[in-house]
Amino acid sequence: MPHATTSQPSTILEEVQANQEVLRSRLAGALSSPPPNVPESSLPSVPLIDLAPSFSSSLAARHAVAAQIRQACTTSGFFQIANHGITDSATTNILAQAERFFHDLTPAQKDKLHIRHNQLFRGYEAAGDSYVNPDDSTETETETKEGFNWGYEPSLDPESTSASSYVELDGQPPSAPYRCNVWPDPGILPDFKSAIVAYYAQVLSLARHLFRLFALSLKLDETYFDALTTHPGGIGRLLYYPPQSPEQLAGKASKLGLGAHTDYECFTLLLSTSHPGLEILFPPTDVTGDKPIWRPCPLRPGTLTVNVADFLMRWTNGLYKSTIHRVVSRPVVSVDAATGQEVTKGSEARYSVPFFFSINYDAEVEPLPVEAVGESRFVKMKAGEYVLERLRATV
Ligand SMILES: O=C(O)CCC(=O)C(=O)O
Ligand SMILES: [Fe+2]
Repeated sequence: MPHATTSQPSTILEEVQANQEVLRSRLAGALSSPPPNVPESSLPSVPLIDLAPSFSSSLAARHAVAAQIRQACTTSGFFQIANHGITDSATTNILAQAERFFHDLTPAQKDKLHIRHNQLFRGYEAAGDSYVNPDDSTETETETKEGFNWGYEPSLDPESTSASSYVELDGQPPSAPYRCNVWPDPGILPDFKSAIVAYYAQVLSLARHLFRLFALSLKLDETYFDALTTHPGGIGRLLYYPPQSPEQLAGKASKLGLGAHTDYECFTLLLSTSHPGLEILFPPTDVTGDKPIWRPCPLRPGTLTVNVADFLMRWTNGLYKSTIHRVVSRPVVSVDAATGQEVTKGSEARYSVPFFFSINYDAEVEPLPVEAVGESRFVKMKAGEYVLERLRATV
């Protein structure tokens, strides 16, 4: 990552460009399959962390979970969490409403909610409307994903207090026209907003809980980040990766759902259906001949996937890794029991609900203590300015 010396917007732009260079060089050297004779067990993977002890009143139990988080964050920055406390009904309902949104609304109804009507990327995106990896916008193949985006509102946050005044990515109040969240007509999707509201309240609370564990994992006071998450950034997204028929996949090992990227905020909490597609570019190790390697993210029903994002990576001075990932559709090859012949089927649909958690967008971010992360190499900036510049590079 670059050494920036001022907090002028041009410096953020330079940093965004430098980030893109890192992405390019990582992708250029990446392995798409393991080197010969390397056993599966020695390849990098995503650890599963049981969060149950982190809700205990025992500080030692919370420290033990924090130690596992530190281990994951200093290696690949990805981990999965079980017993996270989000209810099954909240996860089932939001995934069901995602399916209804993408299938039941007509193109005209979706278009009324299109992000081009909104200054803060709220609303619906069709396939090809945005490229999470700006380099992909010059390719002839578009990302297959469709999306629906919304952001934090005090009314969606059960812990919001009147003392905490939320500002948007650009430091301005949220309420002006064309900047607010947009929702489908309740006459068409009556249970949509309530499913979002229920899930969002729970994922927000879980994110604040995780931030306390991140604080412990960095040997900081457990409440270190609390004052910075009173009116946090929290962009939620519904994503739909349509199934691809064998014909659509013909001649290709994969079709791009969402380009290779790192996330921008502090960390992401990802809920998805149990369909494959998410792939992680694990950082180089001895086993891979010092090359980054693409590996599928494990499918563990009932878990959420957590990954460190760029702002936390910069804030921890590079100690916690923000790792490149993408979503691709691949053909499913199986062997027909009767004939013994290989049968190639298309890919199945995937739905996911990422939640991108940031500290308060208007917080002046001080470097973390030297004892925790060393002398910071990064320029100070507000979380909102940074995320906005990264989003602007994608459309
Ligand atoms: O859909 C997924 O599984 C991953 C989504 C993702 O990486 C993102 O939206 O940043
Ligand atoms: Fe992502």
